[in-house]
Amino acid sequence: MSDTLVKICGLSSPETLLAAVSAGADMAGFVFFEKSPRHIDLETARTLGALGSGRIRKVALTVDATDDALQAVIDNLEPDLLQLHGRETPARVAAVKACFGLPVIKAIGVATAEDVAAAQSYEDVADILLFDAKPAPGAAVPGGAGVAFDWDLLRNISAANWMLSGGLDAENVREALRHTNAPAVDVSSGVERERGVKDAGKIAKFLLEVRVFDGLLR
Ligand SMILES: O=C(O)c1ccccc1N[C@@H]1O[C@H](COP(=O)(O)O)[C@@H](O)[C@H]1O
Repeated sequence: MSDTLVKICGLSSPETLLAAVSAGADMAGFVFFEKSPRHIDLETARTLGALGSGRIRKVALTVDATDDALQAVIDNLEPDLLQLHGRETPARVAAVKACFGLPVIKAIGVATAEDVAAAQSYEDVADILLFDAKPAPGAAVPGGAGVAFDWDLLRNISAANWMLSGGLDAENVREALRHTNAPAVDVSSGVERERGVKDAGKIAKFLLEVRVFDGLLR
């Protein structure tokens, strides 16, 4: 079994991007959603994109973005993957893939078994399914809230490529991996010292816990 793939999401400074690289993260996520405390503008995207190139796989996270907005993000960040974290339909995911030629991670909000079952309609169009806690109705930001969901709901997922997210941190990630056997994890709030501010020490600790799990159980 190969090592758990780790994505650190919501990076917004050179220091914390390099902390993720040094800690051995596989993917770095950058948020393009103005209501998020982790939102970065296109100029910052260009700087961080250049810094991350060749060091880590870059993921551009957007929420129901238009083609024009996606193109601007791609031109500046030069991501390796797109993460669609809104209400994009399977048809929209397929259209984004066809238009931009990049692999797509589709976030699925989970609160019930029906939410997990509904994810099957994305299996043929998304490259990776990302299971996250379903945002509260009317939430201004549909993710990055540090909220976990019932991991038991993932018992029967059929997708081959998927990631677990939602409320993960260094304290619970080994338990989450034991419980779900997820091939990949994604974390944002759990490696922050305050909302929107990443912490290099917490990033390193998170990676250490995952690699201990890999060494013991994978
Ligand atoms: O991080 C954000 O601000 C964000 C904004 C809009 C959509 C998704 C966002 N983050 C993603 O949410 C999950 C869970 O994050 P957390 O660890 O529970 O804080 C993760 O996939 C982030 O990529």
